[in-house]
Amino acid sequence: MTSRRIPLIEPKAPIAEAQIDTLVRTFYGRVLEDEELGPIFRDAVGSRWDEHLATMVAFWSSVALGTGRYSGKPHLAHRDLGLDMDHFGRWLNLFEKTARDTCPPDAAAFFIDRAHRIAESLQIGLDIGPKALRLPKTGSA
Ligand code: HEM
Repeated sequence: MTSRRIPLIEPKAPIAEAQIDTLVRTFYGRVLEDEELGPIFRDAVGSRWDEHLATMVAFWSSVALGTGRYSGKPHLAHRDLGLDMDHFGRWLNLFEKTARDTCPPDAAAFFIDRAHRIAESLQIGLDIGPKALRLPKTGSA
């Protein structure tokens, strides 16, 4: 059987925590200014904004450095937000731009690679768009 692998992109040097902090703060600052994404975050997060930023720094620290500081359930957090493919496209565009603006090229490529993989997984899990997993029908075929 032929295996189909999409090689993981890795940074040349370990990512610094300060790098993650800058990326997360700059990204969510821009998210709040985005006319489509801003209202979604304002409605869902409200006054818990500092907590959200801390959660997102912990999340990316776990992804980039394997620190295990994040132990939440991203699928549950996004389930009731009414998200569609356009939201994901917009989020990813903004994230890519911010990663390129704030990180060296190899670190930006790493963050962008992981963001895309996680966005795919979220869309499959949330049944959004053509990426949604086509599960076998239950019962008699
Ligand atoms: C359509 C694009 C997206 C939108 C509009 C969105 C929106 C949100 C919102 C509003 C929250 C806060 C939920 C709350 O605290 O009540 C949240 C949490 C979170 N998001 Fe997203 N998100 C998107 C895509 C992504 C992607 C692509 C990732 C990962 C790369 C991600 C990772 C997370 C994580 C880890 C949390 C924290 C969940 C927790 O509290 O444990 N999101 N998102």
